[in-house]
Amino acid sequence: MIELKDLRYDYRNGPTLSFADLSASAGCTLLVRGASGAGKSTLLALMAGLLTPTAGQVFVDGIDVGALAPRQRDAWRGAHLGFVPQRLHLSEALSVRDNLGLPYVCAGEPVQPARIAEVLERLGLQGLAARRPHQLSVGQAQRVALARAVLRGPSLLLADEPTASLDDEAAAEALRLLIELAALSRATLVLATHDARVSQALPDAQLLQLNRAPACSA
Ligand SMILES: Nc1ncnc2c1ncn2[C@@H]1O[C@H](COP(=O)(O)OP(=O)(O)OP(=O)(O)O)[C@@H](O)[C@H]1O
Repeated sequence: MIELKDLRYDYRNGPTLSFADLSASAGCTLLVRGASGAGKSTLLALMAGLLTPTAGQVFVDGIDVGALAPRQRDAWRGAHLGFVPQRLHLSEALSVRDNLGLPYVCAGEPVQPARIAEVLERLGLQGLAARRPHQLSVGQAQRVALARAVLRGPSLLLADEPTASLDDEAAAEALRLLIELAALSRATLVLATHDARVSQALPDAQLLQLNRAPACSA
């Protein structure tokens, strides 16, 4: 379950972003829509505990994420969150397989090769495990980032513009996989997008429409 209450984020040298109150039940799909610059990525970063609200709260399954101390926040993120960011942040120095070991290393847990192999296979990536990210297509790299996000069975799966730079076929496949993998983890799925194809593909998703931030004098 996700709740936003009086949520606001002020960028030091940028706009003030205010978000409407929201309640989204566990396991639902939430579509965060809005024009470029409306604050979609900022909202996802607040939900992920990567930014701290200037005012108000983000509750995920009853936890006030912004109120957690940095160490608690890291632990919470490792245990509950899967994030497919807009820029995928795959390590170029590592193979696909080793990129998928990183979530375990970050959580201070032993890498689980069997789980990695299972997720690679589910995403049709088993033949690409030894490649480096620059040897992948855009769609394949997206799937590796999705694999990394779902490895540890998150209860909250965030995806920032998951269909950007994908053609229609790859975009449909990325959405299908996101929905399938979120359902497998019984995760709440939050998709930030300005891609009309996503809204069309998910007519039953709960909508959060963001308005463009007012112009800023900074
Ligand atoms: N680090 C920053 N410092 C100052 N302003 C910022 C910073 N990051 C983002 N902004 C501003 O905050 C607003 C919201 O940005 P955000 O990236 O959340 O929007 P978005 O809806 O995700 O946009 P897009 O669809 O283009 O990715 C924009 O006006 C942006 O310029």
